[in-house]
Amino acid sequence: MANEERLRRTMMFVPGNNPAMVKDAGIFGADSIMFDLEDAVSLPEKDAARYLVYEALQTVDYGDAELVVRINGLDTPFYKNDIRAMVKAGIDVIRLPKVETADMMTELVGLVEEAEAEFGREKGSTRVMAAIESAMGVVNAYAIASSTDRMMGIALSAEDYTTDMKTHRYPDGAELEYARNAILHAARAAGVSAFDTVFTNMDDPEGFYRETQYIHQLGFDGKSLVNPRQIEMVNAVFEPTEKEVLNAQNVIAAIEEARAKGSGVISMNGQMVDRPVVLRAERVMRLAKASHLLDAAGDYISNVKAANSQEGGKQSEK
Ligand SMILES: CC(C)(COP(=O)(O)OP(=O)(O)OC[C@H]1O[C@@H](n2cnc3c(N)ncnc32)[C@H](O)[C@@H]1OP(=O)(O)O)[C@@H](O)C(=O)NCCC(=O)NCCSC(=O)C[C@@](O)(CC(=O)O)C(=O)O
Ligand SMILES: [Mg+2]
Repeated sequence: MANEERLRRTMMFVPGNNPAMVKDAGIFGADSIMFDLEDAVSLPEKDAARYLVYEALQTVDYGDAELVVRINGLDTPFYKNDIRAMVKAGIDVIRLPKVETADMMTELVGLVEEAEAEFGREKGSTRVMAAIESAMGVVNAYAIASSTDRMMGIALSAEDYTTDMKTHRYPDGAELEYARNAILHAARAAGVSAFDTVFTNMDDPEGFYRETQYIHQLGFDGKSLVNPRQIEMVNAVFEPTEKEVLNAQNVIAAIEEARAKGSGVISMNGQMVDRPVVLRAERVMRLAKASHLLDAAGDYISNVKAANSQEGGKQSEK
């Protein structure tokens, strides 16, 4: 199964034991809503949280958001019940925490397949993703990312990772440099999505903005979030600007003209335009479309915020 491209800029954790947060999680416009049954839920609340999320998945309309659940780890007594309940409820993606080897994903996929058969779900309809939270996980990132056709993406989990590395998180993020690059390369090589880690200091919006710009520059698809106030900033950083859209349109027009004359390369404003430049331009246009930045003719809408709030909703990148 190909990893279809869709907007995955914002993946918001929602504690699975909090009825109000679970019920309202769809109103903030996150691309993906991630119900948490793992570390946000204390041991005595594990069964109640699973039941709450199961019920919500049957009854609450979360619009176009991709629905993800972070189940409990393979070293706990909870994960088998988590998988059965979530597959039965029709979850889109199961996120396995603390993944260190490809075998862990194979175990997860085996149980998902059994649950799909038991509950009459279409085989292969439940996607999976891996949270990488340790040095071992980073070292095995490509094996993990390419372990199954069901893989949607891999994510860095910096809170546990820095603990494993015997450090902690610093404002400049130097301690995460290797892990970010390793995870990103593994995801790209395997053709799956890459997610950066959570930023937990709600009182440091400048630091959050800096980190978001940095991981966007590196090439991540999006970021795990802990709070709805973080969504707008990430979406804004990941959205193509008007200038980028105009440039992409010019590149595509110029290369079409060149191809009509039998050439695959052309100079535009002194800049060489060839296949990789065109592929990047096409991606900018897909992102712009999925972000509701274009009108019916495919041109950038200048007052896009007003237009978006009238249209509402989201759409996949293609
Ligand atoms: C951070 C804070 C306490 C701040 O509280 P505050 O009270 O200041 O929030 P406010 O902004 O005032 O809330 C305004 C309104 O939004 C509602 N609202 C807030 N947050 C919402 C939300 N998440 N979902 C839906 N609704 C929400 C709220 O109910 C209110 O609604 P209302 O009362 O109606 O106005 C709160 O956000 C929160 O609990 N976050 C989730 C924390 C969590 O899940 N941690 C576990 C995942 S990390 C981890 O495990 C590490 C990791 O594993 C990660 C990895 O693997 O990647 C690793 O190793 O790195
Ligand atoms: Mg963690």
